[in-house]
Amino acid sequence: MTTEVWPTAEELAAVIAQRITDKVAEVQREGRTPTIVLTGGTIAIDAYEQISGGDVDWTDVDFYWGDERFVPAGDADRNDRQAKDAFLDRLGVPADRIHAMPAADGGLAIGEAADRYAAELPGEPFDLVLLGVGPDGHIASLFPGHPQVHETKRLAVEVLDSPKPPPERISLTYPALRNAQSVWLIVAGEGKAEAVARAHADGTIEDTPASGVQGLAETVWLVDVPASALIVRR
Ligand SMILES: O=C1O[C@H](COP(=O)(O)O)[C@@H](O)[C@H](O)[C@H]1O
Repeated sequence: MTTEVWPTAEELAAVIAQRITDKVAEVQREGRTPTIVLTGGTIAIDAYEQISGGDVDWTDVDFYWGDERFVPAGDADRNDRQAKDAFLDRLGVPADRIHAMPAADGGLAIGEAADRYAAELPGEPFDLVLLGVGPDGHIASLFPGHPQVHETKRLAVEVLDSPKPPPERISLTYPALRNAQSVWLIVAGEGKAEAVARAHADGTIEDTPASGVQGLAETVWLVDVPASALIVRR
């Protein structure tokens, strides 16, 4: 695990945007179609807005999500809608490359929707999983003290009582999130400092779900100074 600290959230967002572009370029140079799991959250959206294109083919990237709010398609609360608005539409990513989680108005009960999404995931490891971290240490929609952190078989699960609204969500589980070459945890702001510090020290998946995900090749924390403030002092 490595941790890189950037002075401000603005600089961090710019770095994340460039790193995503570089990752896509790297995988495409290998002759493969990149598979990227997107996250929601403040710093992620700021980063997506700064992705400017670069020397890559954005029409040949498969995008998935680590979690989604189970609300109707197009709802402003949905992580897919926010990512589309921030960069996917602007860069011309075709609809068949956007693997959104089912929506609440899609005709499936939430548990069926989670299973349907699990069946849509690629068999090979993802190239990149991006994860925001909540002030409570949650990643995707795996929340402290919630049973989903102990899921070992299903790749996607329903969450009916998220402590952060909206209550109904779908989340990838650890078995899915860990099946990635690169996992990058992206975090900004002093409100996340306690969670970041726990994940770097004695945190468990019970109290700090962010401590429980590692990539097959790398696990990188990209944080700003306020979010990193408690790492070394504990
Ligand atoms: O609800 C969610 O929150 C987290 C973190 O969001 P933030 O605004 O505190 O940065 C995000 O990672 C997750 O995808 C999202 O559904």
